Amino acid sequence: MVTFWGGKRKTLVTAQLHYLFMSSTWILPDDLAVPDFPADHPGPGAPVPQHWSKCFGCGDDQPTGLGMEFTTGEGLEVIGRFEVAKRYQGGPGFIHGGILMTAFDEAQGMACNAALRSAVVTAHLGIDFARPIPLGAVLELRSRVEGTVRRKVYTRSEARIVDGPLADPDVVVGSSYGLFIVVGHEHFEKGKDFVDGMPTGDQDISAV
Ligand SMILES: CCCCCCCC(=O)SCCNC(=O)CCNC(=O)[C@H](O)C(C)(C)COP(=O)(O)OP(=O)(O)OC[C@H]1O[C@@H](n2cnc3c(N)ncnc32)[C@H](O)[C@@H]1OP(=O)(O)O
Repeated sequence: MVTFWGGKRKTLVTAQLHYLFMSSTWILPDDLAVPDFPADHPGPGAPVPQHWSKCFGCGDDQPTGLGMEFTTGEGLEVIGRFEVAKRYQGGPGFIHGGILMTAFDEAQGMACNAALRSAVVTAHLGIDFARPIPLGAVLELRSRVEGTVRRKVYTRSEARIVDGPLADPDVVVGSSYGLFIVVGHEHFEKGKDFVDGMPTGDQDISAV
């Protein structure tokens, strides 16, 4: 339809389509199963431990990483927070898009882990960048498992600036949908010769 019009008008139509499609459609499968609520769930506001101390997203022994910290939210939601450090700059003054993607990856992986108590890896991740996010902003990412099909775990997450520059907890500045796959310890066996660091606790499910 767009190429049929051509010329100046083509540019106009393309721009309008771009605007319409700013928020991606994520179609969930019909046979989605909602996971059972874990019997030992601590309730909202409990800290969710890092899964691996050297993880770039959540590890406390990874000085160049995001240092995300997580708590449980309502239901199966987990809430992750981090401050956009100056070293995460992309365009002048704003976060690099890949950093936001990393944060969404981590946040949705943690939601899988909290809901299923299983190790997962990311198979597919989609993002809508809705607003520029300034350096110094404190981002809150709320993430949840929407359901599972066999080993496939479908997740969703939204980010808001809750403190610092341009803070407005009512505005979604980015959102993400993901497909994670439940894996066994054999997945991480393949990396055992390359591990940097030692597991520091029971929560280090990704370390061998
Ligand atoms: C607490 C944890 C927080 C962690 C946060 C950070 C997470 C990460 O960043 S992990 C690092 C990035 N990801 C990776 O390195 C994964 C690399 N990929 C792989 O190892 C493999 O492709 C893996 C494990 C995902 C799937 O392989 P395998 O185990 O053989 O499963 P496979 O049989 O191919 O697929 C299982 C199902 O998933 C589907 N699937 C797999 N990949 C995809 C994909 N990219 N898109 C859509 N569907 C997919 C398959 O179609 C299949 O579906 P179905 O059940 O309907 O037949």
